[in-house]
Amino acid sequence: MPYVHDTLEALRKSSPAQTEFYQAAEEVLECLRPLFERSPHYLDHNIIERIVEPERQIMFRICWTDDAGKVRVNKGYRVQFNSALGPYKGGLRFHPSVTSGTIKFLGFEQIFKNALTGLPIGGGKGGSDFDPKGRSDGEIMRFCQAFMSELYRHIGPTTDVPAGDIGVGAREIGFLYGQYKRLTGRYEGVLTGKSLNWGGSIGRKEATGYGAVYFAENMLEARGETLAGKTCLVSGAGNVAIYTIEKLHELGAIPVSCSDSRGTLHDPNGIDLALLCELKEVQRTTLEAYLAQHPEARYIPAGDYPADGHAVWRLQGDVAFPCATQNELTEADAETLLGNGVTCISEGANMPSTAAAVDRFLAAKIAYGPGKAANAGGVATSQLEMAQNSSMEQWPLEKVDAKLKAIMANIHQQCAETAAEFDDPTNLVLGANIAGFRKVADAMIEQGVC
Ligand SMILES: NC(=O)C1=CN([C@@H]2O[C@H](COP(=O)(O)OP(=O)(O)OC[C@H]3O[C@@H](n4cnc5c(N)ncnc54)[C@H](O)[C@@H]3O)[C@@H](O)[C@H]2O)C=CC1
Ligand SMILES: O=C(O)CCC(=O)C(=O)O
Repeated sequence: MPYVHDTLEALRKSSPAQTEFYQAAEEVLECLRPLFERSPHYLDHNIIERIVEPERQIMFRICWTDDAGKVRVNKGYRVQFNSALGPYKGGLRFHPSVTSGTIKFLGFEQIFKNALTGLPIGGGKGGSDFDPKGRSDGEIMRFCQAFMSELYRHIGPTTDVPAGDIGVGAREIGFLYGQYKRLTGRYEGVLTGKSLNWGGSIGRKEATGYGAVYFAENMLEARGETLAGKTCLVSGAGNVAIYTIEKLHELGAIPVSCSDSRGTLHDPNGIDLALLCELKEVQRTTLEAYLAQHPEARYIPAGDYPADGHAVWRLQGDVAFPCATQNELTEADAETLLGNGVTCISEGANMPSTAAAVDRFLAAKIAYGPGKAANAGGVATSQLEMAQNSSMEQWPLEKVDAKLKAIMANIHQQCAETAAEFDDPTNLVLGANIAGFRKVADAMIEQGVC
């Protein structure tokens, strides 16, 4: 199909260094080929070229002062990708690896993820190459204030509502919110993931991890299985990984691993969650410290990982939850997982599997839930936070969790039904991309050329 080929070629030429964005765009556009054959009007409206181009990209300088009095400079980004379905919505990532291409890939994925939730939210993402590791609370606060000093003029509760992502949790959202309030004088739902004390939603911090587990349950249920008793491999040790592990314990599964950028922890008895939270959320230290209380566990430093992949995927398990970062699961990892009998993968992270790894999972016809479907529980609950803010209500946990469960089940159903409609019933990647795209594209057509 020339349109898909031409658009990808144009992207490759116009954004040669944005390899992650290209990877995300290629997956979506390749999945759309059968849709364009059946519904060529999407091509007549040139949705394909319009949807890969962000509506707006903001890049800015962030100057702040460290504890030693030295002035530091970082780059800041906000990509407002697509507002056909609602205000731009998506997190902020603070990590030294962040480039404009990283934020563009995340913003692009967010369009389809947000569409799948069925809620009125468009796609956006932002962040900075700032490295929070080893910084004091004072430095984090000054950085967040400097970041918001530019961002505040581009966001608002009905225009663009950022939230957290890697390196941005409750502490950072608090500092960002304080600065927004100071600059605008407005107390409004401009950020989500806020503290429960002042406008946050019960259940938001747990939502991405819980949602990824609910999605795994939905996939397994469709195959007549459950999570109970299954050994689960989890990567990451941040917000998404921690609440994935918590929900797995609750459902009688055995989460046996977690990881950070320095190493992987394997505890065959099941990860001690209280200790993990103490190490990562309070002490903010390495996973190796876990061994002092659990000598039966094993720590694999990143320097000892296999050259072609990640130690966490070489462990024995039944179900895998990649919850750290993009492209953390390679083709060789996928082969190992399949060889070890893994039958279900639910992605808590965004695009954690390389394109070749995804191809392996699809060819094996295992239950594979791509990030844009499986981790949509976080942004969905953010929208529930927006709804509570605008009605000045606070809903109980039971209400939020029931809605989250229903949203995840609905996303699974849409993906499965769309995959079946396009004659590839186990391919939830195809289902997610077509189902998400159709909603956004239909809205774009109805709203005219704008
Ligand atoms: N927080 C949220 O609500 C949502 C997060 N996600 C995705 O989930 C993933 C994890 O995000 P969070 O848990 O929120 O972040 P976090 O900052 O709380 O934790 C990230 C974890 O991943 C590890 N990590 C980060 N970069 C790494 C690298 N290059 N190599 C190895 N490990 C690395 C960190 O050490 C940390 O343990 C990301 O892909 C994020 O985009 C997706 C949907 C919503
Ligand atoms: O809660 C949100 O608005 C965004 C969450 C997020 O960044 C994501 O879904 O990747």
